[in-house]
Amino acid sequence: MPEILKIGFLHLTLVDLIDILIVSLIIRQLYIWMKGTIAAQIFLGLMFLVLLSFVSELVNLKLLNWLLKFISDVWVLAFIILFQPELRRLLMLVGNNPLFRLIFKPSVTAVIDEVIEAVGEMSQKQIGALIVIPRQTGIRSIIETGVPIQAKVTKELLLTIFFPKSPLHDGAVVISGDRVEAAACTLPLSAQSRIGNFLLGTRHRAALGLSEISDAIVIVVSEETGTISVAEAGKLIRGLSPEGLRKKLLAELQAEDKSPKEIFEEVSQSE
Ligand SMILES: Nc1ncnc2c1ncn2[C@@H]1O[C@H](COP(=O)(O)OP(=O)(O)OP(=O)(O)O)[C@@H](O)[C@H]1O
Repeated sequence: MPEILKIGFLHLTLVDLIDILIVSLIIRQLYIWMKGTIAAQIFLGLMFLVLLSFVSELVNLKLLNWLLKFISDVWVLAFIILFQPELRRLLMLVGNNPLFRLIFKPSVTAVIDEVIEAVGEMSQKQIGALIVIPRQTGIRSIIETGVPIQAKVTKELLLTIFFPKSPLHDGAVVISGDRVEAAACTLPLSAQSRIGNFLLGTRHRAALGLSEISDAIVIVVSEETGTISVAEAGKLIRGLSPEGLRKKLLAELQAEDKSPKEIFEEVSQSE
């Protein structure tokens, strides 16, 4: 590759320039996302160390180079440990990128459509149902109380599970992404036994109970009345229409698609 720039010991080829341009763009974008947050200060410190160690390697300052390498290794590890939840969400965000989603990920709306159709039909036919959509809070211990399913969410699958004669109809279904993770799961019961004049049965108390200890959204269809309710953040919203439920789910689940900057801002606020 022919050299296009030569300054002292620096011999740059076109590939080197493209390389530098790509790395600069990545660093710039990361910095824009983190600007104004504590993560940005740590990131800048890390970049400074990387730059210093690059220069010291170039001019062959062995001891300084060893020291800087050691410090920057520890710094990278500390950065990963400190910002592990945010980095995980950033990676999920990459996965949520429309281009990426087009290739790998089903849209949230496709899953919501299947759920709404099933819930609408169960409401009409007065088939009792309990559907959990977890968000950030892990609910592995709840999933483990049920029967693993690991199948794509479809209206037919949900109707089959909650069909009253099905061995899996008792308990809750947990949905994760576009999969039904498990059925017949046991949820923790809320201590509340009534909301105003409405006496809560165990299905509604179970929905409310999980929403009190996690950020999951729990959909309930009453077997007695066909009423559709949603439990979220310790509150039960009753009497939703399927369309109302769709709007609620879209608002809640699409709001998950935060920008990287918002994720890092959340970190700063929690510090
Ligand atoms: N802890 C629990 N976890 C998951 N599901 C539960 C739990 N407790 C009860 N259920 C489900 O709720 C059903 C009983 O509903 P129950 O009639 O007591 O409640 P409800 O709130 O009045 O509901 P509905 O309006 O459908 O009658 C059980 O058969 C079971 O499927």
